[in-house]
Amino acid sequence: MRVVDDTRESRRHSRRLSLTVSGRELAPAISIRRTFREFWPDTRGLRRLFAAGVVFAILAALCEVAAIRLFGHITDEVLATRRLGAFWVPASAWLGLAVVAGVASFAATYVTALGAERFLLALRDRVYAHLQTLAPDFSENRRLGDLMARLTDDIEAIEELVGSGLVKALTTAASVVFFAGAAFFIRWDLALVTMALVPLFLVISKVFAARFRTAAARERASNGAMNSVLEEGLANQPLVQAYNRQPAESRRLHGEGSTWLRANMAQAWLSGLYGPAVQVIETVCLIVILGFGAWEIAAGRLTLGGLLAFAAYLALLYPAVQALGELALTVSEAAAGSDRVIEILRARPAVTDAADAVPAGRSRGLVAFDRVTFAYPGRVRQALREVTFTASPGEVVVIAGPSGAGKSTLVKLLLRFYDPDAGRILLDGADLRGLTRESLRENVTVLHQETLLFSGSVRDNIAYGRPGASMEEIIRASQTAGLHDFVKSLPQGYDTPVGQRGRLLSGGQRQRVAIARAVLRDSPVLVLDEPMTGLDDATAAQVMEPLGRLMAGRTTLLITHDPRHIPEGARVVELSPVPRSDRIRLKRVVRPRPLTRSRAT
Ligand SMILES: Nc1ncnc2c1ncn2[C@@H]1O[C@H](COP(=O)(O)OP(=O)(O)OP(=O)(O)O)[C@@H](O)[C@H]1O
Repeated sequence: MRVVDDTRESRRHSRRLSLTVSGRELAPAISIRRTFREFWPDTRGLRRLFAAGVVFAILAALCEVAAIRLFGHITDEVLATRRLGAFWVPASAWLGLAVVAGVASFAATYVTALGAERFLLALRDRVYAHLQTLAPDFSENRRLGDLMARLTDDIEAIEELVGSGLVKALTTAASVVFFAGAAFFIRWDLALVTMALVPLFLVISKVFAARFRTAAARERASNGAMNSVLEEGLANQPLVQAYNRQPAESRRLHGEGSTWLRANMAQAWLSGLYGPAVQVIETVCLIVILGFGAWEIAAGRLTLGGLLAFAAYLALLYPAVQALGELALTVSEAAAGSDRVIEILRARPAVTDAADAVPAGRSRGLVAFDRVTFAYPGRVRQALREVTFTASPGEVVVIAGPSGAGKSTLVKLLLRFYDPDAGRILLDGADLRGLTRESLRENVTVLHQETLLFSGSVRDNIAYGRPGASMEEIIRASQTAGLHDFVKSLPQGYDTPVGQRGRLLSGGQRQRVAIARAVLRDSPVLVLDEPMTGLDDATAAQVMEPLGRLMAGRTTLLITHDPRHIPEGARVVELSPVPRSDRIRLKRVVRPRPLTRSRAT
């Protein structure tokens, strides 16, 4: 009896194949208790479903027990005695039991799957929502494949322990008790003899489980390696073709593919062997039962129907015992998975809203950095030291400086992904630490160095700046960004898909979509992080004009190290990298000084 359908297992398997499994870092095993303590609360609201799953599955098992009993009865009272008249009542009862068992089994599968899927949905939402509260650096410092595995496979592994896994364990244990009890009821001495063979099943599943695990790990690792070769080769196709490296790349893929083939064959060898090995043991058990049974029948202690029913109980009992043995695998997977998910849930955001934080409202756009010093968590070297400058409403301030001087870090602090270790940042004279992060970020729009687009349409990507914006507003923003004429020439206009990460658009077009998005967002403070990166001079000149319209009337921090893109009359704040030898003095308290303009280290 299975209460969890195979499709979920195969789905999980195929998802594993599609992930770079070499990215799954090993986690130390943790106790089942810790997994339950952390994730049992997530079953709130679903426990009734799981309990119903257990009840229905037990009902189905009881029906099976009774049906086998009827089968024995028919053998003794109808087949052995050749009295056809005695057939109809037990046969009808058997049919009735089969219907009840079928309905109960369906209900058990359905409600358990419903509980399991809802659990997955809720837990995935919870972990993802938590991930969104962490600074982007948390995800950027980790391998994407590994994080995805945590949000998919690991969460499923946890569900298979605390949700459907628990249902399976309880119903399998109940089935073992029922089938063994029924066998004992027929002939306790025969049952004792055959029970002695049960450990054989446990031993064989243990021996195979260890080998299966090693083979599966090899298969996943080689699959990960093959996926990386594919991913790299496809992503770098222009380079591969321009350098005539196609044969070398094909050879690389073939090499990894061959390793994968060998790993799969090792798994096939084990699966192929496992079935017959179990079958041999089952045959041994059956022969033992028949031998003892014949002796008992000869002695008049057992009927033929009793012997057949006995054999049928054992035929159901052994797979149930095996399934109990295999549960150990589920437990170890869930323990490892839960450790990795707990690691995400335990990560605290570097910054949270203060209890008395107030909304910023719409600011005038007065931004001030006051002796701001900062080092990334866990780093001894400071990224910024005592940076002081002011940007007045509507003013353009150029943040210049060599690579590594801390220009992007400054933006992260302005958005409050982190707080300064010393000094303060002010918006309209209010310390950012006293404002809610959401309201602060409403006031600041960043145009990132790499234009970030989603795979929706042009309209979706512009409207991302202000969900709910009308089509007229989108078109107006698009006109300001100098994008409208181009969009009109597209086959589906504003509904044209931009491709993954906007790859169907040119660099300049992507940049204009981002400008239109920023125009629509209409925030008083604008940060342009190297807005001309990757654009040739002609395209940069074309983008400059709509950028100018976007900057008009807003406080703009323009990050650039290209003097050609510094607007005339703009004030320049030059950052210089903090020397490597200088050690950080963490959390040094700096008494605020009166602000001086245009001063920075
Ligand atoms: N997430 C991070 N964790 C730890 N250190 C970081 C992180 N991001 C940046 N740094 C370090 O902080 C310093 C400043 O980096 P930042 O990216 O702000 O420089 P930048 O001036 O923007 O450089 P570029 O012009 O090359 O983009 C560098 O030494 C960098 O190595």
